[in-house]
Amino acid sequence: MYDRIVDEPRLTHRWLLAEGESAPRRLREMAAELGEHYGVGFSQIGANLYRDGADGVAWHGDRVARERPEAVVALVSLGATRPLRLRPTGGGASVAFPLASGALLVMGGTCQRTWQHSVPKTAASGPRISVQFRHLYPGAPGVPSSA
Ligand SMILES: O=C(O)CCC(=O)C(=O)O
Ligand SMILES: [Fe+2]
Repeated sequence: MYDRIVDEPRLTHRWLLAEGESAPRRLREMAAELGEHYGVGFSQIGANLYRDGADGVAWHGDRVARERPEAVVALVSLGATRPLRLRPTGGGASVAFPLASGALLVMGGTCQRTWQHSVPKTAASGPRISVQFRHLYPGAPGVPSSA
C-alpha cells in the first residue's frame, strides 16, 4: 500500500507508534483495546479522510500482508457511510460492506494477500474518516528486517 502506486485521492496520515510517535490519546486507547482483543500489538495507526464522493482508494492489499503470512488490520469508520468492497486478489465478484459511522471492520488471516479491498468513488458523499490499526512487520519503519 505505501510502497506502490494505487489510485487514492484522499488525505492520509500515519502515526508510527513503533518509532515513538504519539497518536491522540483516544486512538492510542483504541489501539490498545483492539490489540488486546485480537491478540496483536498494533504499532501503527493510519487515518484517511475521504472529503466527498470523489475521494476513494483503488483495489489493493495492505503491505503488511507481503511481510507476514497472516496479518490483522482493524479499521473504524467515522462519518458518512461508504462501502468497503472486497474481492479475490486479481479480480472476481466483490462483496460490499457499507460501513456506517462507528463500524469496526477487521481483516485477518491471509486477507491482505488473497483478497483486495477498495473504497470506490461515488456520485455524492459527505466526509468520512477511516482509522486503521496495523501491527509490526519486518522492514517496517523502525523495525529491523529480522523482527
Ligand atoms: O477507507 C478505508 O476504510 C480503507 C482504507 C484502506 O484500505 C487503507 O488505507 O489501506
Ligand atoms: Fe487498505
